[in-house]
Amino acid sequence: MSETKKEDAGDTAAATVPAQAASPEDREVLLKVEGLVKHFPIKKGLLQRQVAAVKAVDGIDFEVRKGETLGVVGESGCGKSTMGRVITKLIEPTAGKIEFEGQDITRLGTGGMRPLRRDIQMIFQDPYGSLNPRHTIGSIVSAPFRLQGVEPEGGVKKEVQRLLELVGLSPEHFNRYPHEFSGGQRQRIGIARALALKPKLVVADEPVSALDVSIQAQVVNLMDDLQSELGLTYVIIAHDLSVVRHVSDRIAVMYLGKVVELADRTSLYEAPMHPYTKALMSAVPVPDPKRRGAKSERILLKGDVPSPISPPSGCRFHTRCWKATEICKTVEPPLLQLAPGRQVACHHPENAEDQAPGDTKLLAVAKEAIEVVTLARTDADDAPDEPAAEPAQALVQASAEASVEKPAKASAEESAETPEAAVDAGDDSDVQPSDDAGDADGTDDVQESSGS
Ligand SMILES: Nc1ncnc2c1ncn2[C@@H]1O[C@H](COP(=O)(O)OP(=O)(O)OP(=O)(O)O)[C@@H](O)[C@H]1O
Repeated sequence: MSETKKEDAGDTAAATVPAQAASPEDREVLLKVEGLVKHFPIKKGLLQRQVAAVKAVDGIDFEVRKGETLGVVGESGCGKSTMGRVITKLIEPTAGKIEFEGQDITRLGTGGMRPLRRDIQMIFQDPYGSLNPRHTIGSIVSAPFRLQGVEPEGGVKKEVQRLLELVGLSPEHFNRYPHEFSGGQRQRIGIARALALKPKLVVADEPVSALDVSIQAQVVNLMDDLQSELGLTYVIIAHDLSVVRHVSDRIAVMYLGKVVELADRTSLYEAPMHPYTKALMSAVPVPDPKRRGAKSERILLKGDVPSPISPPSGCRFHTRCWKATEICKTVEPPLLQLAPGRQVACHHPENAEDQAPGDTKLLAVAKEAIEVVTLARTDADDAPDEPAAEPAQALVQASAEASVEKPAKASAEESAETPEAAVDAGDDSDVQPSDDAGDADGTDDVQESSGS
C-alpha cells in the first residue's frame, strides 16, 4: 500500500515508505510464481481411484515485489484462496514453481520450510474460527515464538504486549480469551499473531470480509500503517473490489484458476483490458460524491461460472464473453504484456490492439452473454447531466459494429430483484463466501507448521 494510495483515500495516517521509495518496477522480487497448478483429485469407488480433479489453480504466473501489495480478485470459486494457501505452502502445489527471495521453495517439506515460516505468514478471513477459544490472547499471539523457539528481546510477554499495542489493542488484554472480543478486535489479534515473527510476506485471505463495514476500514487502515512501519509485502485476496482498489498497488484478476489480467490498480480500474475485468469493474461504486447521483451502467454476466472440474476449452471466459469468437473457443490466450506493466490473456482485449483481428465472427453465445443494466439516479438535483458510463457505451457500440443484437437493458428495479445478477457482475456486497473447514484447518496448519 503506497503513499499514493493513502493520498487517494484521504487517509490521515502520516506514514511514509522509506524502504520502498523506489518505483514498484525497481523493487526486488520477493515472491515469484511460475506455472502454478493445484488440482484436488476426486476419488471414487472402493479403490479410491481418481476419476477427475478440481482444477482450482491451473497454471498461473506472477511476481510480488518487496513492499508492494498485490490484490487478487475474482468471483467466488475462482481459486484465490487455494492460490494463497499454495504460495504460503499450507498445501502442496500439483505443479509449477514458487520462489521466495530467489530460493525455490516448491518442494520444501515441513523441515525445509521451518526457517521460512518466520518470513511468510497468513491472515485468515474468519476472526472467530481462526483463534483457539480455549487459549488466552497472550498464548495465541506468543504461539509463533514458542513454536519457532524464539526468545524476543525483553521476553515473550513484553513482546506480545508490544504487538497488541501495535495493532491497537491494550496490553491488559494479554490474559483475556477470544470470546471477550469483537470481530474487529479478533482480526487485530490474528494480525498481531501473523506479525509476531516480523514476516517479510503476509498473505491475507479476505482479511475484512467477515467484519462490519465500519470495522473493515479500521482493519484496512491498520494493515496499511503496519506495512509502512514494518516494510511488509502483502498479497491480499478479496472479492470486495472497493477494498482491493484501496489497498493494492497491482491487481491480479483470476477466472477459473487462471490469471486473466495483471496490472497496476489505476490502469485496471480506469481502462480494463480483459472483458471479465471490465464486467467486474463496472460494478465498483464510484467514490466521487459529485458523481454519486449520476447514471451508471453495469455489465451483468449471464450464466453460471463453469465447473472447475471441466473448464471450457480455449479461453475459459468464452462461454460468458460478449466478444467471444471461434479462436476463443479453441485457443487458450496466453498472458501477454499488451502495455507497459499490463498483462492480459485475451484474443480480443478492450483498450488494446486486437490479438486476433482476422477472427471476427461472434459465437452465438456472445450475443446472450451479458446484460447492461442502467442504474437510475438517486438524486437527480445534485447529479451532473452526464452520459452513461463508458464501459456499457463501448459495449453497445462494439455489439452494434459486430451486428450483434443490442443487449437487453433491465431497469434498476429488475436488477435489484435478481440476486444472481449482482453476483455475476461481481457485486460483492451480496456475496459472502462461507468459511469452510479449510479456514480452520489452515490456521491450525500455520500454528503447527510454524513450529514443526
Ligand atoms: N480441499 C479441497 N478439495 C476439493 N476442492 C477444493 C478444495 N479447496 C477448494 N476446492 C475447490 O477449488 C475451487 C477454488 O476454491 P477456492 O476456495 O480457492 O476459491 P475462491 O476464489 O477463494 O473462492 P471464495 O471467494 O468463495 O473463497 C472451488 O471449486 C472449490 O470448491
